[in-house]
Amino acid sequence: MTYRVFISDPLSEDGIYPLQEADDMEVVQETDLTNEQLHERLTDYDALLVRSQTKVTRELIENAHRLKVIGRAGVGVDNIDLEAATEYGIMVVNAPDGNTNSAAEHTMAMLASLARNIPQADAALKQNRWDRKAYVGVEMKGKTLGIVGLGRVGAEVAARAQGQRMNVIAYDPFLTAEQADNLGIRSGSVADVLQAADFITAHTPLLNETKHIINKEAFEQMKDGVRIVNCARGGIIDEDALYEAIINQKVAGAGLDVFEEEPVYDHKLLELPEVIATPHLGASTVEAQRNVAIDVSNDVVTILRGGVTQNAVNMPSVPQDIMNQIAPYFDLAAKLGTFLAYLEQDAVEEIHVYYAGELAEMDVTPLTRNTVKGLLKRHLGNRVNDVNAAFLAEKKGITIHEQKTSATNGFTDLLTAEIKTKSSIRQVAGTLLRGLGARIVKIDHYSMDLSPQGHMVFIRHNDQPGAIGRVGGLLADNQVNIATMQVGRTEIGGEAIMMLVIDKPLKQHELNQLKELTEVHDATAVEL
Ligand SMILES: NC(=O)c1ccc[n+]([C@@H]2O[C@H](COP(=O)([O-])OP(=O)(O)OC[C@H]3O[C@@H](n4cnc5c(N)ncnc54)[C@H](O)[C@@H]3O)[C@@H](O)[C@H]2O)c1
Ligand SMILES: O=C(O)CC[C@@H](O)C(=O)O
Repeated sequence: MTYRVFISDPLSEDGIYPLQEADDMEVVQETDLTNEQLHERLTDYDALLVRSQTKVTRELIENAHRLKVIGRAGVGVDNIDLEAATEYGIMVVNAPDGNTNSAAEHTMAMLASLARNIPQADAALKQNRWDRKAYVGVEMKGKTLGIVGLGRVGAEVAARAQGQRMNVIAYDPFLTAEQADNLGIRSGSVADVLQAADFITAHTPLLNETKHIINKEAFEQMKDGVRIVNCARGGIIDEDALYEAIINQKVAGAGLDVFEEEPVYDHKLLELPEVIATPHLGASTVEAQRNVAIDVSNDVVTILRGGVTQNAVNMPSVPQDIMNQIAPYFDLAAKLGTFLAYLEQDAVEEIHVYYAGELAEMDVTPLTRNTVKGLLKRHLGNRVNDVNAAFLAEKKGITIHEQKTSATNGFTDLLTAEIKTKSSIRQVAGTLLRGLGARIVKIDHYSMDLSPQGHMVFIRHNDQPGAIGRVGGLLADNQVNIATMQVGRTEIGGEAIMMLVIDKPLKQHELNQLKELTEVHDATAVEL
């Protein structure tokens, strides 16, 4: 099988070798396309690789019927409609680590440039102005750097600022006082950071909570003469409020690599001498571009070949060693979900997946996802995949619950899937038996021992003499051979079940005949 990969932004030539060297990948790179051109091209590609220029919109995603993965050579995925990608089952991967150093170094360059007016002095000198008075700067040593967002880049900036002998105070919702102590910095609230800092730098993603986190009120809390840097995302700083704060001399200087709208031309901030700016160059180094292109190319190859990656943005990631441990259960989990979809005709409101035994010690999120995928697949077909299973379940009003229990029922591991509808609860449990593989060991409250595959018939009937014979006879009359049969009951003469594995799928009229037998309450054909 050959996979087709389209690259729509300039990516490091050096970095895309994992794609170019793969025999099963056909790579096409065309940049600067219009939206219409990109729409047309994408109809028969399996993967799309972008930097930040290409806007991967819902419309683009809806039309790219073959697309399975979108790779972002960089961190921020705000140019990709994640919700649409998830809905259409398209995995989005980024390259979160490759440009961290470059972004941190760019931030330090901005801070130093702001402190010493280097770009302004350079520009003046090139206009034959030898002006030493106008460009007197301030030292960084001994000043306080306030960092909003202490993730990968923020932490690297903190370490470098300490090298400049700066004091660092940071706010990040995940930063504990103990972690701050270990890093030799102070932690505080956003207000603490704003009030204490001589220099401020933001390193958050652009989210609802971080949009305009540096706004008019924030500027009011800052020290007079503060210098501020944004090498993260446009929109974290309210540009109008920044403009006002510079005009009012609250802010002595701003270093901007990113803007609310990019590319930016004729912006009022760019007319101010206190502002120094670069056109989103934080990740623009030979090393960063090579790193991110290699990382994202490797991930795209892995995903297209059916593997897993730690960098999926629209799917929880699970470490590879855990993935290896739970991998043997993937198929069983999906089949339990599908089995339940056959058993129950009413709308499912809840799905519960219970894990017992050694499985209860592991991160089983991918198994739960597979169970949900199996449940939905019966009615939604191949539209449902690992990426959109939880999303589609939520859309259908199904809540997903994952629980770890100690009830192994004597098995080393037990995986139980249960669905609840308005009027009933149905349950099926399975395990892996050494040498025998996956087995269904329980259906509702009946014990079983069944390999979950092939053509099956699930029958609820009266426990009475002749019932099994009548079912067998009817199938024989229709030339349907029974491969295996399991029966279960809770009490003599009460309700019982039969689980048949047959050699060919049951036709609808044969199923109807089974249902008409007086001993039979209900019969369901199951295809696993
Ligand atoms: N200019 C560039 O070329 C360039 C290059 C690399 C990264 N970036 C951008 O830099 C930013 C940081 O990248 P990263 O790799 O460090 O990301 P990251 O995910 O490692 O770190 C982001 C941090 O922000 C924190 N955060 C989230 N909401 C917050 C809030 N309300 N207040 C304070 N902190 C909050 C998170 O907890 C996290 O620790 C991203 O926006 C990324 O897109 C830009
Ligand atoms: O592609 C780029 O150069 C920008 C990347 C950067 O903004 C990121 O979020 O990784």
